[in-house]
Amino acid sequence: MALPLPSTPKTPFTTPKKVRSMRTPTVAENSEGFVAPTTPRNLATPKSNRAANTPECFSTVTLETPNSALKRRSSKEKFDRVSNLTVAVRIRPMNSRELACVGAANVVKVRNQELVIRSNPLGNSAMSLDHVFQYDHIFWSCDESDSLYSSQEDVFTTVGQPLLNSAFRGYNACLFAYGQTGSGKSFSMMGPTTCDVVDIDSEFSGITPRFCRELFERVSELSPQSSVSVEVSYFEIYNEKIHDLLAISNSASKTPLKVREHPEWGPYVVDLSVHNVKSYKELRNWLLLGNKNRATAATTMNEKSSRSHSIFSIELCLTEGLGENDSSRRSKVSLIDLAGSERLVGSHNSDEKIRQGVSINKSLLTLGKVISALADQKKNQFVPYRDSVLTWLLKESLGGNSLTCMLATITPANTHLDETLATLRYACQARTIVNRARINENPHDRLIRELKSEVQRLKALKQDYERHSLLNSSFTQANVSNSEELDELRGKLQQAEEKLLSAEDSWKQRFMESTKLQLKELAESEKRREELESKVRIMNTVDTNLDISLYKTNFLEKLEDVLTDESVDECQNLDRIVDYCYKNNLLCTFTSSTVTVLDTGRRKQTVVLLKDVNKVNNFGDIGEFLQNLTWTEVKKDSKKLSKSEVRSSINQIYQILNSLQPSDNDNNLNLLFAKVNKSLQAFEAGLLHNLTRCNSQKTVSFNL
Ligand SMILES: Nc1ncnc2c1ncn2[C@@H]1O[C@H](COP(=O)(O)OP(=O)(O)OP(=O)(O)O)[C@@H](O)[C@H]1O
Repeated sequence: MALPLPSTPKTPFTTPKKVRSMRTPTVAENSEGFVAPTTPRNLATPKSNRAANTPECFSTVTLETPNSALKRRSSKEKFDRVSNLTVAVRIRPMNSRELACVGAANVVKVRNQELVIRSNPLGNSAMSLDHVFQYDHIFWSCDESDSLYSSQEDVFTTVGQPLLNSAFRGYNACLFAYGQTGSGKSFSMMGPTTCDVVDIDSEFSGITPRFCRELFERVSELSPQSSVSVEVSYFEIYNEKIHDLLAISNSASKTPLKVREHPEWGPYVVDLSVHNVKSYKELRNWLLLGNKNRATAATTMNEKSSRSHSIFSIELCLTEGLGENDSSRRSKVSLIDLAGSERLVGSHNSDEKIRQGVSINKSLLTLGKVISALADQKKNQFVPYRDSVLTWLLKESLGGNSLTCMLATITPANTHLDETLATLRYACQARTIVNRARINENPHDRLIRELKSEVQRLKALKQDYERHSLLNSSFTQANVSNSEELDELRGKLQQAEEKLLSAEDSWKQRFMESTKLQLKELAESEKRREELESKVRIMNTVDTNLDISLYKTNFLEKLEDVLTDESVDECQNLDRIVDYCYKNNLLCTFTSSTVTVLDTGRRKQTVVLLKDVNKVNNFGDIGEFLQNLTWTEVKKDSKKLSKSEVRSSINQIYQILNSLQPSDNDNNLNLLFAKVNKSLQAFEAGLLHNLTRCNSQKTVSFNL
């Protein structure tokens, strides 16, 4: 369980700092010179006492200065909470591979409120260096038997629960795990993996399932009048492409998605599937599906798991009770498992990496640049959020409207010392980022909440003056001479009343402005809805009218109908007509009810009903019967087409269909439909010709 936070130290910290160890081992020290941590779990470093000094040993690490962080809070009024990124570090146990290395040693220890890394650059133990780092929380998870061991539950209670509390109050929240491959990010965020299945149900389940479980526990405790909506989405970013892990259709899960930015709500993934969930059971199913999709994709591409970022998001909309003080709040929580950070080390020797043909994770590199830019205290420093998909999507979580926590994961093994130091420096830098979070609520609700508190304040002020005034009036009766003081009090009371009145006016004005703003937003969203509806209409038209495969299927079905129609077979005289036509160089086609005979030489045709054909008795002359029918001129457009002409018509149709864009407006579509129709007519004429020519063998072959 989490221990109480240590009291605020008096001396400023230096993070990290270099200490040349004098090697005076204590009794409890082990063979590597390291003692078991004696510091309480979940150590907290009070932010107001953070390091002000630039570290001596790592010139590349820029540390925050608390004063400048305070300076950046000048626009406090607009924000409900201005706070630094919370940074926690978790140390996992050494694995069998690390233990099997020659000279394997644990180089991490926790001392007081600090994380100490002992490096031995020259291989001389007497010359070892202690690198000291400080964070908001340190989780020692190396040895379960250790009394200071931090379990999955401890980690969730310390870093997950505060974010859940914040989400219920209407703040956006974000928790991301950062660290080298195999350092325990997925274990901490989701749970252990056995045979490609992530365990989200046992005591080892990670922050995400615990967060979701507790979210619904809290929802069940809300008053019956409350209304709650929970929506989840889950996607991964691999090679700068976004894939929906909860897409229901197969094609949707394969299509990479795009990022757009909403002026108010910030960046979002377009067309990402979002699922409304009513219980933890439902949510759990989505989580399992997403994890399964991620695992499946990972096995098809070996390295993928360590190089993709997965983002699980929960959107919570909450209206508690129906009382007049209740308002609606909305919050978005992102729980992120980042790619293995050792790729980032490549940033220092990127040429070499490129030479080796290793593609460096752009999102992770940009994350480094974004953190550096945010940590840099210079004003108007450009922050390259848009340089990568991940940082663009994390824009609000890094320096924006969100309460954010970074969980850095490390291994204590000396074999990974460089990676571990890189992670810790990175985490140190992230600690300097200041976020400005707002309660996400309806502007009307916010205004009403603010106004009510202002009214309370002014009422209290007025009452205060009235009380004073009363006291003074009784005093005045006794001391009439003190009229000057009485006048002064009356003046103050009048001023308070005037202030109250003018405040009321300004509230009314603000209320009007807010209403206007809302109406404007409503109109904009209505316009957007119409645009979307029109797009959907066009897409539907494209689906029903222009799907060539559908057309082909219909067409072939019709063709088959004609060739296999049972009623055609039932017509006894049909074979005699076909025979007659064949011998006399006439063309004939038939449907289930009619026969059309075409005399191409005379350009004339006749149509006869099958039931009439059947009236001709077995001995009647079929030729005479046909010649006695009414023959009409053949229309010009039923001209014969060669096979290549037919093919060319088909090609035209394909080309037209391929040129279609979802953004085509109705006029464009009509034009394209007209072209398609024309080509189809030509195609039909050709088909008619070919069908007629071949029907004596009852086969039609078309090379579509
Ligand atoms: N705190 C811990 N306690 C016990 N085992 C752990 C702990 N953290 C990680 N492990 C184990 O270490 C191994 C690697 O952990 P995990 O898969 O979480 O690493 P990762 O950082 O997510 O790696 P990748 O970047 O490749 O996805 C797993 O077998 C996991 O069970």
